[in-house]
Amino acid sequence: MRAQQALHIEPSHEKEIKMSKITASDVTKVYSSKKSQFVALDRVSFHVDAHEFVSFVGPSGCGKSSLLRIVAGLETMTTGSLSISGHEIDGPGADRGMVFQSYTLFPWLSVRENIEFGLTLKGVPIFEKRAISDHFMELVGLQKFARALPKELSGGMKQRVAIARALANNPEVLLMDEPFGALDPQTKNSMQELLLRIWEKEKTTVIFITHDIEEAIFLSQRVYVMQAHPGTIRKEIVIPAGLRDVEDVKDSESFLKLKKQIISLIGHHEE
Ligand SMILES: Nc1ncnc2c1ncn2[C@@H]1O[C@H](COP(=O)(O)OP(=O)(O)OP(=O)(O)O)[C@@H](O)[C@H]1O
Repeated sequence: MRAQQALHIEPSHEKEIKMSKITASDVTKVYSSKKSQFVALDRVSFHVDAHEFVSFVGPSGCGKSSLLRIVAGLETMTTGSLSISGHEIDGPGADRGMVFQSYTLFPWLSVRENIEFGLTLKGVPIFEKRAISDHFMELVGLQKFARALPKELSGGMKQRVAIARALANNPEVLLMDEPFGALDPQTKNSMQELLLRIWEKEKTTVIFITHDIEEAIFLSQRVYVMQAHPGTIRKEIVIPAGLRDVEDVKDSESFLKLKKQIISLIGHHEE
């Protein structure tokens, strides 16, 4: 059987949109120590529909990472409920792929081996793994670096490998925690464009954490604006479809208006 047949990698326009959906109701997170208790998240409710790109933006300490770690199953919530496609989240799972700000590649593995890592763990046959890693290396433009080690790559390239690795496992949802936070502005811009192209092609559902308001507006269909002490959702902002269809979108009137609105919701002007 040919690799392509075994894999069922279909042209993107024919790929079925998954009906994955995240629903969070009154999620509260209290960090407790012997001496004190700290409410990091206070009754946070939100939803993410299949194929949606949703960002959470807010000041440092508003609980963005805590929330994402709870969705990832890496952290438990204190009270509340959280489900993916109707199933309660009770730990990490292959249905969620993660990309963090810090580069989390295995330094001793090549680009290809990093991308194939989860597939290797699952015992996916080699020809199938190769076809999957070829597909995702091409998607992120790293075909020529298949054998390179992470130390030979720039920050942007490392994050492209991390995205490819997360997607290679075919997750229902991609969870991204400030993935471009450590990149220089130019690389950050090109990574944002790349991520949008991938999102449109792969029909991925994305939850994206950032403190960069422009980034959230540029990438998302909806933005949840959070506030701190305790971490709550202040407002949900729907980004109009077609916002990006103009040249120099980040300087457009509609874009700047949204940016101003979010800055005033957050209540400070440091972004
Ligand atoms: N393991 C922990 N134990 C105690 N407090 C914690 C723990 N993790 C996070 N916190 C606290 O919870 C609050 C929310 O932290 P979190 O990292 O989720 O916020 P954030 O919005 O992602 O911040 P940043 O943008 O600075 O990364 C912070 O005040 C933080 O100090």
